[in-house]
Amino acid sequence: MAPPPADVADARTGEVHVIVGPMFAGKTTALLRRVNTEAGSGRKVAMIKSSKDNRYATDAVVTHDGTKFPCWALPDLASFKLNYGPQAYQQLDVIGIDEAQFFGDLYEFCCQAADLDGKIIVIAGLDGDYLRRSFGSVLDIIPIADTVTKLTSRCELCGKRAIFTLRKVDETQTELIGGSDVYMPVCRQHYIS
Ligand SMILES: Nc1ncnc2c1ncn2[C@@H]1O[C@H](COP(=O)(O)OP(=O)(O)O)[C@@H](O)[C@H]1O
Ligand SMILES: Cc1cn([C@H]2C[C@H](O)[C@@H](COP(=O)(O)O)O2)c(=O)[nH]c1=O
Repeated sequence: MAPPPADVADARTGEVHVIVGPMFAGKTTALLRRVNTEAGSGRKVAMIKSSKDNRYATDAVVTHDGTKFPCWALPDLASFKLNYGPQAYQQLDVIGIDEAQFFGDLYEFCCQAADLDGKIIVIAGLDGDYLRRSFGSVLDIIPIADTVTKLTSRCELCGKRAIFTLRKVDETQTELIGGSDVYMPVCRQHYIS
């Protein structure tokens, strides 16, 4: 059998991995673990987070318990290639994206980066907002994902498995940056009661 043409043989196959769940479920922790493992295997990695969320740092993804990873804080994903540099982008193997619910162009970026550019994309984000409605474009990327992992936290009121994020303040806008001052993880029973 004839070997495949050189451009096909050289093409890297991209992947999309999605980590969702409520706040405090360990999504960022899992994202950093995955990206650190990839970097440890010699792959070139870059991390992106939304510039909307500057709670702990502007230049790093930070977990709720303080683990950090340097990142690009951007208003959208389309600006990543330009900011990072098109040549440096070509060398990249793995792109981590945190707070994915804040990126309106998530689907377009993943299609381009994984399907056409051969990148491994690892995404962490909220699948639902405080009203349990689909949040941003996170659920739109499930059909193009290789894997989907839904993590849970512990209900702050009873210690059972928490699958939802409860907002503790009266503000009603969908996007409201905050941590344990504004939100808590809860089980179904304590969400509805
Ligand atoms: N109110 C809280 N409820 C649960 N976990 C918390 C809380 N505050 C801090 N944590 C810590 O946050 C860790 C998860 O952090 P992180 O990976 O940033 O979660 P996520 O990205 O899902 O919000 C937990 O393992 C726990 O140690
Ligand atoms: C539920 C909910 C959350 N947010 C914000 C609050 C935080 O800034 C991030 C989530 O961060 P985490 O890494 O998952 O802990 O999203 C929001 O804007 N609206 C919501 O309904």
